[in-house]
Amino acid sequence: METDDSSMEKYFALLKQQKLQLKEAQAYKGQTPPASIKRSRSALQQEFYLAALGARMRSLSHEHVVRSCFIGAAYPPCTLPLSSLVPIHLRDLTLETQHRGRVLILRAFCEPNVIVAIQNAVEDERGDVDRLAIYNLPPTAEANAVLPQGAIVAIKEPYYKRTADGGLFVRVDHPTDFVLLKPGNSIIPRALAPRTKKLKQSAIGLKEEGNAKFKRGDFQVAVEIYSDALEACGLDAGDDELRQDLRRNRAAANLRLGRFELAIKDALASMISTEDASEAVKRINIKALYRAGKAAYEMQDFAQAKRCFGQALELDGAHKESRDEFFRTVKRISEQENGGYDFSMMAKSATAQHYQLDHASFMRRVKVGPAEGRGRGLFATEVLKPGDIVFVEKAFYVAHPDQGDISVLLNVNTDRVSLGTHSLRLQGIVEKITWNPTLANKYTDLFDGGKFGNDKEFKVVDGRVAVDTFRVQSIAELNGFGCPRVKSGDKEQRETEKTDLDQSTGIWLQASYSNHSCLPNATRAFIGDMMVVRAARDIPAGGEIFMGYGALEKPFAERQKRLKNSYGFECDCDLCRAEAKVQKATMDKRARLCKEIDSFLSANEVTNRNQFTFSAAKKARAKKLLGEIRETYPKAHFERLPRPDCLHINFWVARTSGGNPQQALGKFLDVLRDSGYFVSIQGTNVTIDRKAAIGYSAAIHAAMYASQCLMAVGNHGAASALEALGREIFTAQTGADEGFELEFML
Ligand SMILES: C[S@@+](CC[C@H](N)C(=O)[O-])C[C@H]1O[C@@H](n2cnc3c(N)ncnc32)[C@H](O)[C@@H]1O
Repeated sequence: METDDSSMEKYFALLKQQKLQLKEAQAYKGQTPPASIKRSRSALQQEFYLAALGARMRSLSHEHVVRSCFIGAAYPPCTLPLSSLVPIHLRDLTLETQHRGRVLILRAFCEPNVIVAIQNAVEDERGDVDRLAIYNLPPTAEANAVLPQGAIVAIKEPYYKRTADGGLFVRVDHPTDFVLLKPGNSIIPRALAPRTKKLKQSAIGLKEEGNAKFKRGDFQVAVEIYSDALEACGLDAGDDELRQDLRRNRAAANLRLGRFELAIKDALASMISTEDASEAVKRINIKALYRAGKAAYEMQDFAQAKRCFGQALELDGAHKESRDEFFRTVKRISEQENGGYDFSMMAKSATAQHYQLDHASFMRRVKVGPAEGRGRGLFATEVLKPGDIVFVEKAFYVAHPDQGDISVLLNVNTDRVSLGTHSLRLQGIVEKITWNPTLANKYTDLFDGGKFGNDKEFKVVDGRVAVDTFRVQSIAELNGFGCPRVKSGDKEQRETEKTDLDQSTGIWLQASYSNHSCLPNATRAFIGDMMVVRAARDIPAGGEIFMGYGALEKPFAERQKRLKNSYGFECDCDLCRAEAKVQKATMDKRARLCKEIDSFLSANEVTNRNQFTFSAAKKARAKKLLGEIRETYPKAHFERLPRPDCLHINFWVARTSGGNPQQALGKFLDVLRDSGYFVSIQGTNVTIDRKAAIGYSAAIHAAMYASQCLMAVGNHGAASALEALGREIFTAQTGADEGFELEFML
């Protein structure tokens, strides 16, 4: 589903090298490291001082760094509460081992740095020192908030490793294995506890402090302070009210942090019994319901959102915010049920600044079911015609290249190299599901490659979902989609998105259940973060929905290799089956011709101005190439199948040939045939067989030229059918027919 750059040999070499190092390192599994590779306190101080200096220099030069991130051998996250773990010390750690049931308590003693992970030098109660690296934190996490100098932290079930620079570190891959401890926590050994004891603050004082943090936008700290305040509340009657205030305020902070499920829980728990119907109580309850409604809306749980806003309106029908949200929610529910989108407006509303669109998913026409030999698949619940909406889905998560450092992810578990926004996507998903168990379980239901056992549910431990980041990454690799920054077909964007590094990547949960075919019966396009999937041909009720996982334009052997390497299966669609029957010598000939055609086309670009100016020799050469490449698609196997490698040279020949409209029409219909659209015209009657069609851009142009030829011979009925075909393919590629007139009709 994503585009992998084939010129990534150097990264695969790096992966190979890392795997070798991993193998070497694993030879030391279970051993204590030799003293010679342990770094002293002063060596670590110097190392972190220099790293901080380097980071400052880089930030001054605004240098854009591509980092490589190695995902090592998988191990599970800790699923035990902190209080049940037995302490361990740095000197007792053994290499390449996850210390199950144990916890390390450490104090950071340098300025932290960020190189893929947030790192710091740490000491334990025995005075031993080492390095700590925490991976997969959200892209917005600041080193100084996560692991500042002086921070005391608990590492649950620590994993100890040798590093490529010849040293050692405690490596945390699952962020929930890392706990920043509050001063006064009884788990902190005396030797690490700060000398000055903080005076116990009152719940009221803490509430005010939390409110001040909230106002400053420091929501994470506000949540922590409200939680402390809740712990500090007493048993007096007055404290009940305070508790409700604190939960309502914490709901507001959690809402800002994207911790929607916690926000809903707090907001609803802060409601005051409606027996007390005073005006003040009403206001408070409206506030709580409003917050719960907003959080439910963000989770796309529109039924719950509607209930919350509805209840707020029952308390005060004139409450404007609840009213606005209620009607907004009703619109979403209507989209969810009827798919009544205005795609043109949707396309106009998506911009680089505003790409998270306010729309609901429409999934009524599909359902997940068993797909023989392919695990699960998506199936149509009703008859679909070409161009019909199959489903429209809002993204679960999208990472854009301008949201942080882009990187090369080298995954030893899946043998996969991913370029660009993949590590941002991993971090973002981990953060999202850590705080939203329902969303976590929806995500983990996706296909993970089968290497993580059958226990699909993540556990909630110490208030967070214990997220297995290795599994999250494996799921993301198998189910992620590459997508444009703003919308499909955006010309400006096509200019800037030259490589995978410039591409956004995301997860669409329901779309992830669709299996692949090189002759997909559904096409996808993106408008902002909405995926719009349309039928490419007739699909019966109960028919499986197939999408193309990228690489459709690649030659057969390369396509198969990519599908095997990236997704672990061999495609057996009609096109692949036909290709498999072609003799090797013919395939070799095709590969050679493709190269010749590519260089001919790039040296002889056709425009509207020069299309009739090419020499007879050039035209003859193009015709010869076309004839030869056609021969590599034996009629016996490709009679009713597309001939993708003929398409571009055929289009060149059709555009440059001239001749009368009837002759030109035949040529453009032949281009459509290479794209898998078999068009027959009887008078004004047009029939189009799309059973094996692939909606390439050249097919839109060919349909529009064919339409013009038909207009020229006065066959208006057939002309409009061809124009409708051009519009259909354009709409499938871009999600909406917005812009079609501008590009093709004016
Ligand atoms: C995005 S998931 C699709 C949903 C998946 N079938 C499931 O059960 O959740 C991708 C995985 O589906 C399977 N798959 C997809 N298309 C296939 C095909 N044409 N033939 C066989 N397996 C396929 C492969 O295992 C692939 O890694």
